[in-house]
Amino acid sequence: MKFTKMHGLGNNYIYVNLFEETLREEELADVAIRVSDVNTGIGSDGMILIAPSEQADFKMRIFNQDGSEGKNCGNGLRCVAKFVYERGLTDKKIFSIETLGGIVEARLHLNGENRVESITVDMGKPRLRKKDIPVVGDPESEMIMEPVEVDGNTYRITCVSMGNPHAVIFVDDVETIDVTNLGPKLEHHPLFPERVNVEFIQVVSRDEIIFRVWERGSGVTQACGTGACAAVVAGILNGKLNRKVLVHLLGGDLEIEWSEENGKVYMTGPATFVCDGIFYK
Ligand SMILES: N[C@@H](CCC[C@H](N)C(=O)O)C(=O)O
Repeated sequence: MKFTKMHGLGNNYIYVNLFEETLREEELADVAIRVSDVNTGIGSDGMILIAPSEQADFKMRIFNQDGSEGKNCGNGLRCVAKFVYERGLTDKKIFSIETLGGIVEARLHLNGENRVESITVDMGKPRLRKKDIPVVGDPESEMIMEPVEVDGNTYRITCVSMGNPHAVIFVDDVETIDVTNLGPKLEHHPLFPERVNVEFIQVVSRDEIIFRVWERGSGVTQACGTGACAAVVAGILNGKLNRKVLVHLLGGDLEIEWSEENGKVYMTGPATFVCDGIFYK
């Protein structure tokens, strides 16, 4: 199977171009697990498929390291956008990408050599109702700073869906949080029937946050694009942030804006090619 490894701020996936390659539906989860293995595979946070779409210019499917299918991936969308343009699948500079979480629009920022330097993705409107995340409880209500107990400690959680589910927790100092211990306990908490991505956020100012993540199905990663969007939305809902925020992730920075005019979230950041290769299935 031909593959390309790419990363968005260190959040790295094995990309398979289904315009050229064929994978059977029943092998997708297994191939995702095997390519992700750092010892016996290639090593990655998961696998992303770039495919034709009937409703948009392209379709992206994301599989986490554990083989589960995610509904959206912010860093993956920027990488897909760079891939389709630089590998000649399109010459459009603005195009749509279908995900399981909805259709988004990517806008390329090119440098003088026609290379994609960064990408802005219109991630659509955040969803806040419990039934849309999903979170157990009154389906029409929102989960804003609700107390949740883990190991005798109480965490105030705000939940946001960016097509995929996020639980955002504001902390005084992210360095003191044991993400590896707390992350999986919240990911598998009975409140979240489809599990959840967990973000720990330190507010530096109304325009700047520090971000750490435990991703559903992949664990600690260097960055999470949908998580950064969810964190900024949660910060604004709780009166902590302005509409445009610089997010410092382990792998670098993203600019996130939640537009007051149209209610959509815009994510801007880079995408990077690592290598091409052949994986022996
Ligand atoms: N890394 C991603 C999100 C990937 C999917 C997520 N783990 C899920 O299961 O929802 C991003 O950049 O958004």
